Amino acid sequence: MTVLVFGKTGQVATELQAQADVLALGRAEVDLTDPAACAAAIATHRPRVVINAAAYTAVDRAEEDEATAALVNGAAPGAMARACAELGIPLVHISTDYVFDGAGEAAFAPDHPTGPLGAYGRTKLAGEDAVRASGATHAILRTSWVFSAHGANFVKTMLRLSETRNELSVVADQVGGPTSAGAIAAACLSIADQLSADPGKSGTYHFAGWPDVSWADFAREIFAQAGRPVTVHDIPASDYPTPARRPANSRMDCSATQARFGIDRPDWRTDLHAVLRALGIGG
Ligand SMILES: NC(=O)C1=CN([C@@H]2O[C@H](COP(=O)(O)OP(=O)(O)OC[C@H]3O[C@@H](n4cnc5c(N)ncnc54)[C@H](OP(=O)(O)O)[C@@H]3O)[C@@H](O)[C@H]2O)C=CC1
Ligand SMILES: Cc1cn([C@H]2C[C@H](O)[C@@H](COP(=O)(O)OP(=O)(O)O[C@H]3O[C@@H](C)C(=O)[C@@H](O)[C@H]3O)O2)c(=O)[nH]c1=O
Ligand SMILES: [Mg+2]
Repeated sequence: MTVLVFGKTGQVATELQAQADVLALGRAEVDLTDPAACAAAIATHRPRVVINAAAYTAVDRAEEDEATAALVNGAAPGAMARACAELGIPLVHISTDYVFDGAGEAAFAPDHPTGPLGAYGRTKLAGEDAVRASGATHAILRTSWVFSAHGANFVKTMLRLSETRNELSVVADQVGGPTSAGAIAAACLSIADQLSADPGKSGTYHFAGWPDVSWADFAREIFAQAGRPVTVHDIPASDYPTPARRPANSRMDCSATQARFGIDRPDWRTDLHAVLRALGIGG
């Protein structure tokens, strides 16, 4: 009886494979644009638990390719969840802060009304709704601002830019919790075990690194830890136009995750040290 992971090359999928003995299915094995193939893989492998760590995560590209994003982020998790419900297998599904509209300054509780601002958030919300409707034992874990030594993320973008720039303008009016992929993988594995033991823990939960910061402050800490002499200038999001609108407030209330599963918000500054070390950068 194994742990089946959708996703193989992604940030969280890579960490899941490093931390546990899992069967990871990449795009070559199962393409999430084919939801029936997701259900068939679950029926074939009959795992102890399923973790969905695959998604269409290109936020700006999703604006012009919402049909593909809707299949991967919406229909595929729905098909996975219905297969899990039929076979009595618990499902851990990862979602995002981008399901919220980003209004206000208070941390969003898991049951706060959603209101995605763009195609990525809309399609991720469709996936959540399909999982909740499936009848499967499930945990939807919303996380935010994922970084790791692998794959594409803000930390690696900042490090790349620092090779040619000593000044950067970074958005300062979007605030959230950077979260390491390693911490998310550990949380998913713990939640998977706890959900198997107690299906009553089914629900929607938040998990984000602490403390909440702006992208500009996140960039400053990256350069400080990496020993890169880059000056970061605060700018409003309106000075950094992108195809997709992003939430100004991505703060998430993670207290239910601590109360229900005993999992604390990880200090992202500590995890950043580890990621930089893994990249051979900084002290
Ligand atoms: N990245 C972030 O900042 C955040 C991510 N999340 C969520 O966390 C989860 C994990 O994200 P993360 O690890 O960063 O993801 P990545 O962007 O690092 O990786 C995405 C993974 O999904 C796979 N994938 C995409 N499309 C398909 C497809 N059609 N068929 C099969 N596989 C596909 C990719 O495979 P391939 O390499 O072949 O393209 C890749 O393995 C996702 O649910 C995401 O929405 C939540 C908040 C923030
Ligand atoms: C490169 C760069 C970005 N920015 C801004 C743009 C944006 O507001 C912010 C972050 O840019 P990114 O493209 O890394 O962010 P983005 O891809 O939107 O990150 C999101 O990805 C999805 C998958 C999620 O689920 C979210 O939690 C979040 O992590 O930084 C600058 O201000 N200056 C810069 O030089
Ligand atoms: Mg991005």
